[in-house]
Amino acid sequence: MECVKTLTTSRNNERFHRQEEMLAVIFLAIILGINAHPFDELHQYVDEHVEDYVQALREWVAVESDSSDATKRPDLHRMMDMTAEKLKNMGGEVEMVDIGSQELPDGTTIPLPKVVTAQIGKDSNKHTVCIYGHVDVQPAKKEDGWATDPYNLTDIDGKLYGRGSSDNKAPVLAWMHAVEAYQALDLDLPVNVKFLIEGMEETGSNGLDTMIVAKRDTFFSDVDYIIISDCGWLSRKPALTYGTRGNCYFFAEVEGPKQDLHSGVYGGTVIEPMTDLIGILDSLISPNGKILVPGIREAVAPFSDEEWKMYQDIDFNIETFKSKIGVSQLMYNNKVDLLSHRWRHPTVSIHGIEGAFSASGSKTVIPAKVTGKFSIRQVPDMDPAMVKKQVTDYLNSVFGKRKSPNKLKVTMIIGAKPWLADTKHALYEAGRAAVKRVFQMEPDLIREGGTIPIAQTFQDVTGKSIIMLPIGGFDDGLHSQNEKMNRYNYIEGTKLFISYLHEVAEIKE
Ligand SMILES: NCC(=O)N[C@@H](Cc1c[nH]cn1)C(=O)O
Ligand SMILES: [Zn+2]
Ligand SMILES: [Zn+2]
Repeated sequence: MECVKTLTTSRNNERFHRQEEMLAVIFLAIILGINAHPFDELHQYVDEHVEDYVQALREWVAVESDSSDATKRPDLHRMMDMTAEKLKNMGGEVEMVDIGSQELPDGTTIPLPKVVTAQIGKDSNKHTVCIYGHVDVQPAKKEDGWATDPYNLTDIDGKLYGRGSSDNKAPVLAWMHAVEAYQALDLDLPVNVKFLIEGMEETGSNGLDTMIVAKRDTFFSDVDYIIISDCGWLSRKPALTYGTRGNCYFFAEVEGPKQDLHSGVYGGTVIEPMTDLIGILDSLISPNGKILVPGIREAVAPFSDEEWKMYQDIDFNIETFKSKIGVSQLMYNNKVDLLSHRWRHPTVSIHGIEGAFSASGSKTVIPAKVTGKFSIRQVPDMDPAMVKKQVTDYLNSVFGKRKSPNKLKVTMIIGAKPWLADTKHALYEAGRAAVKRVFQMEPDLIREGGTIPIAQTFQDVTGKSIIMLPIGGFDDGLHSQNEKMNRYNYIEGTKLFISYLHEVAEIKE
């Protein structure tokens, strides 16, 4: 009897252990099932389509979508059509939003390029991300000193040279290719994806603010997060960007005689507009970079110890930076000063003088009317409306002291706000995880000296959090001669976006 009891107990124990084992297996399967994401298949798909991606970029770079040149407006419209077409081919619900027209300096108006919006996926159980980018470019001419035709994408040693290749055509395409990879492999998209692609970013995103306000309760109503990939890494290491500077862009027009004058015949008798203009431009900033407009420096948010430490911890080589841009001396010699003046202090840049003689040769003329163009990159807590007043008042006062009979007119043509994000937000944690998976390293947390004019408006109007997830290289030459996108950044960047979509889906909010 005792023996039968022992046998039954041991059978029960065995059954219990087997059940326990099965439960463990099921539990493990569930865990693996949830976490198993086919990254390998997706990455392999990307690797198999590299040449298609390069060809797509070639076709986009071939379009001279320069938003600053009204004569190129037909190309810009075509670029927006191509963007819409690509999103339609991906099954997107596409809209081309009319954002009105633009007044040119001569008083005529031309239509603004339509903004392309698209929606892919509408599952209310998933997060929805909105990818913002632009497909307009800065001007470029071969004569500016390009080694290759700026509108013919040219591959030299894995570097894809062409205007707009890095800013911002390849990153926009990489996002589209990331979504396409999920679709091609018949994999469920981890999040709903919306696209908002514009064609006026390089000239201050004219018309976009109004459109965002108008679409706050429609297009943006279900958007959880906004992602922007319109900036670059700081070094060879991937980065997540949490701030951009704003930009206030000014025209200072000085008008004198009714027409240009012979400098031999009239020189010494007239007060020259160009002399006045150079004088007032020179009053904006000292040779060592101190902004002289009263009130500007006082408005800059204090630099905290925590921030100082963050900058100190960033891996950044000043000598590499110097050699990349070809200068022997910088404004600052230590890393923290240099990075902070690049990212979180304002600066004045003088860009050009319209009406001045600038061709080769030696024309001896006194220009009758000249317009100086300069901008002030601004930072928290500066405010564009305040900067406009400070600069206008200051230049009028400096000009007044010259007692010149010429006329000065100061206008601010762009007033783009700076943007700053909370790096503790889950979007940044997701960014870290995606970077680690694709690049096996921690990303740098950086700010950007350039401007995404619409970033802060997105944040203010929609109340949604934004992350900037760059894939451009540190030496891409944005806005400059020989702009390029590395094949490596373009392709691994596409994989990063694939991973990021997965990581965002995991955010519990
Ligand atoms: N890639 C972003 C970029 O280059 N943005 C422009 C936007 C701008 C600012 N003022 C006029 N355009 C930039 O110059 O930072
Ligand atoms: Zn850009
Ligand atoms: Zn740009």
